Order: sequence, then C-alpha cells, then structure tokens
Amino acid sequence: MTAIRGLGYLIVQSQDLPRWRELTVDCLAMQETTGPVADGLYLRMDERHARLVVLPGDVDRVVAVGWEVRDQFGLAEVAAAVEAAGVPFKELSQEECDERRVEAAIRFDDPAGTPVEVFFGPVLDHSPVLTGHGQRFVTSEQGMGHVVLPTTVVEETVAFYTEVLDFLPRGSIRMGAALPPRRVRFMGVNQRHHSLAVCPAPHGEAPGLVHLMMEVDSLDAVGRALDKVNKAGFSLSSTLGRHTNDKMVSFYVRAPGGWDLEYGCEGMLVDEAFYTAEEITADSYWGHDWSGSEPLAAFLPPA
Ligand SMILES: Cc1ccc(O)c(O)c1CC[C@@H]1C(=O)CC[C@]2(C)C(=O)CC[C@@H]12
Ligand SMILES: [Fe+2]
Repeated sequence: MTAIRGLGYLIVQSQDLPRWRELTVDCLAMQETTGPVADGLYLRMDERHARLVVLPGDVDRVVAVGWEVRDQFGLAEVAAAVEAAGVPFKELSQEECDERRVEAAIRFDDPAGTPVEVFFGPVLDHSPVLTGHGQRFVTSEQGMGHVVLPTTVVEETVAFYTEVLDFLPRGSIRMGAALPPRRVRFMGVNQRHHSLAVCPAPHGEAPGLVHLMMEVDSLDAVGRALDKVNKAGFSLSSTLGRHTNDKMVSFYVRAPGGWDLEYGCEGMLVDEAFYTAEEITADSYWGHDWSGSEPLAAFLPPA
C-alpha cells in the first residue's frame, strides 16, 4: 500500500473571501474557525483544525494540496521516492508546520506544476464539530474528499502519482471521441473510490483546480445545501446526479476563482481485495447535467 493515506487538507487563495464564506459556511454548512492569517477563511469538517483554508490573494489559485502519511517514517519514504525521481522538495519550516497545525511536512510540485505537500501528525481540535445542517462530513479513514487537478501533461502526471507516490489506479473515463483517447484518470489511496483524478486541460493556467469533492452522511444535507446554493445565486455547474464509478450522489457549484466544489453523499467503499480498474462510459446513471456550467478557468486560454 501507498504511504499516503488520504487527502488531508486543501489551501487556496482568492480575491473574494466574503463570497467564499457565503458559499462554504452559509450554503455548504462547513464550520468557520480562526487561524494564523487574520482575514483568512478556515473551514472545519471534523476534529482537524481546518480541512479547507482560503487565504486572501490577488489571483485565485491553489496554494497547496496536502496529502497525509501515517507518521515520520511514511514522510521519509515519500521524500526518498520524490528525491529518487529527481523532483526537488523542501521541508516546511516550523512556522509553516504550525500554520498548518501539522508536525512535519515537505513540499514539491507535481509534473503539472500543482503545489503538493505531504505531512504527518495533524494537531486535533476536540471541541464539538458544529456543522450548519447537523450533518457529519465523511472523512477519517477516507480523508477529506477528492480533488480533480488539471494537467497539460497527463501521462507524466499519472505516472508521477502512480509510480512515485504509489497512488492506485481506480479507472478512467474518456473525454469526447478524440483519438488517441483523452482520459480523466481516477486514483485512490484508501477505501474512497478516488482521492485524486487528473483531467487533461489545454493551457495549464491558474487556478490549477477542477474541483474539490466533500462528502456528507445524509442525502437531506446534500438537498439542503443545494437549496441554499440556488437561493444565494451561486452558479450550478452540474445538477444533482449519481456517478457510475463511486456511486456518489452529488452536485457541483462554481466557487469564486473558476473551479467547482462537488458536494455529495453515499460514496461507495472500495475493497482492494477484489477491485479492478474499469473504464466507465457515462459519468452518471442519472442527472449531472453540465449544460448550465460556466467555463472552468483551468480550461480557458491565458488572458
Ligand atoms: C466521471 C466522474 C466520476 C466521479 C467524480 O467524482 C467525478 O468528478 C467525475 C468527473 C465528472 C466530469 C467528467 O467526467 C468529464 C469532465 C468534467 C466535466 C470536467 O471537466 C469536470 C468534471 C468532469
Ligand atoms: Fe468528483
């Protein structure tokens, strides 16, 4: 098994913190907490200090995709593999680790240029988790959720995650009818069907994200979030639907910065003893109408 156990945190920056707060706290019912950057938005889902952090910045982009390993030995293992692959990495300073509330972490760029961090030892917050719809976020052994990353170099990016970081292939879907086929490739590190997917994108522009998926434990919480997102005037990128691969019922809403938050429930658990990687030929059994989606920033040509 891979040393990486799950998606730990995501740090992004944005020009529009008030709108981010409205989306994540008021609509998606995440818990706001405080952190080292006074006007940063720190969002709690469980006993971690903050799973999603939105920092003020002049461009909207990803700051760090944080992957969690078991312990210091897991971190050393990943650092050695990254180094052996010829990818330069840095150890985070004590101050940076304190900001993230982790014991230790390293940082490097993946082949797509996405800033990646690998860490261990999250410092827990044992105060009650107060979510806005009384829902529980499905995290723990399955990690925070999943991210979909755009890349102009699909083969290199997939090879890096599967061969250097030991992510497990968890199937694919073809995009359009192009030959040779262009595929979105899903990868997992735990029982969550995918913690990562990489999506071919033409330009490699900021924000460097396609979407972040977070899972809750009830369909009613998904429905309530959907009502609030619509009422608050956020752009729905995709209607509610059920995916064919991870069986999740979800919708996608556009966040400030031109990428999406996927909000769902009922994701399946993969049993590695029996799983084989499959190519799906439809993204959903029903729903997931993308026709109203505004263009993803990651797919647009440079300004
Ligand atoms: C197919 C699929 C299964 C499970 C997921 O969690 C998931 O996000 C997806 C991807 C959905 C969708 C796609 O397949 C084609 C390319 C799309 C439209 C994008 O550009 C973003 C989402 C992608
Ligand atoms: Fe997704």
